[in-house]
Amino acid sequence: MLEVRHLDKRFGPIHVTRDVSLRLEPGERRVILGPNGAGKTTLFNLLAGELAPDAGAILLGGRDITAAPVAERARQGLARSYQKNTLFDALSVAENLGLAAAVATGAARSILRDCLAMPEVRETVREVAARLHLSPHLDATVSAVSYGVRRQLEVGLALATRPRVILLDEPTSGIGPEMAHGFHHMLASLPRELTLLIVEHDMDLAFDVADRITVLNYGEVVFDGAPEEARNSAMLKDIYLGSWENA
Ligand SMILES: Nc1ncnc2c1ncn2[C@@H]1O[C@H](COP(=O)(O)OP(=O)(O)OP(=O)(O)O)[C@@H](O)[C@H]1O
Repeated sequence: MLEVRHLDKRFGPIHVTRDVSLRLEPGERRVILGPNGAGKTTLFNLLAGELAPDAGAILLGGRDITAAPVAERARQGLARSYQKNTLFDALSVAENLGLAAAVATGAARSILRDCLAMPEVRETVREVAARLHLSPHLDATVSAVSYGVRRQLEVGLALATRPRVILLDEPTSGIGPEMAHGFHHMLASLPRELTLLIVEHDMDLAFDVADRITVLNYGEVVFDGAPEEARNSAMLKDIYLGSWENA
C-alpha cells in the first residue's frame, strides 16, 4: 500500500535519511521508533510531500508519488496528523471535523456552516467521532476540551479525509501513560481498510498497536520486524538504553 525505496535526505552536511526502504501491506499498522533526532519526523515530511528527497522513491498503492505535491498525495488517500496543533480553537469539534471532511471531498464552501449542512459531511463527522470516542464532545468548542480530546481530534481530522493511509506523528505525545495506552488501543481498533504508519517515541506504546516495528537510528533503518523480535533485540536495548528497560 505504501512503499519507500532507498529514500535519502541531507540538510547540508547532516545526513538525516539514509537509504530508507519500507513496505507496508494494506491494513498494516506499522510503528516507527527511534531516539531523538533519529529522523522520524523528516521521514514523515518526505512521505507527506512537505520535503523533497535527494534520492529514492515513494509509492502509494503502486503509483509513484515521489514528485507529487502535498495536495495530490492527499487526493490519492494519504493523510497525516501533526505533533503541533492544527485545530481551529474557536470552532466546535464537529466543525473542525466537518471542515476536514468537506475540504477532502472538494465540497468546502466559503461559509463554514455549509459544510455541516451537507449530509455526506455530517455522516463522516458522525462516523469519525464514533470511532475516536469524540461523540460526546462534538458540540464543544475546541478551546474548551481537554488536551487528550484535542489529540484525538487531530487524528480525527486525518480520518475525516477518508484516507487509505494515515501517518500519525506521535499521536500520544504529552498524554499520560494510562491515557496513551487507551489511545493506542483506539487506534488499533480502526477499520482494517486503513493502513497506519505511526511515529512513536515510547516502545511500550508501540506494542499496543504495531503489527510490525521499524526502528530508525541516525537516519537509518536498523531494525524491521515483528514486535516480539523487537522486544528481544539486544541491539535495540542498547539504542534505547533506559527507556527500553522501563518498557
Ligand atoms: N530543516 C532542517 N534543517 C537542518 N537540520 C534538520 C532540519 N530538520 C531536521 N534536522 C535535523 O535532522 C535530524 C533528524 O531530525 P528529526 O526531527 O527528523 O528527528 P526525530 O527522530 O523526529 O526526532 P524527535 O524524536 O526529537 O522528534 C536532527 O539532527 C535535526 O536537527
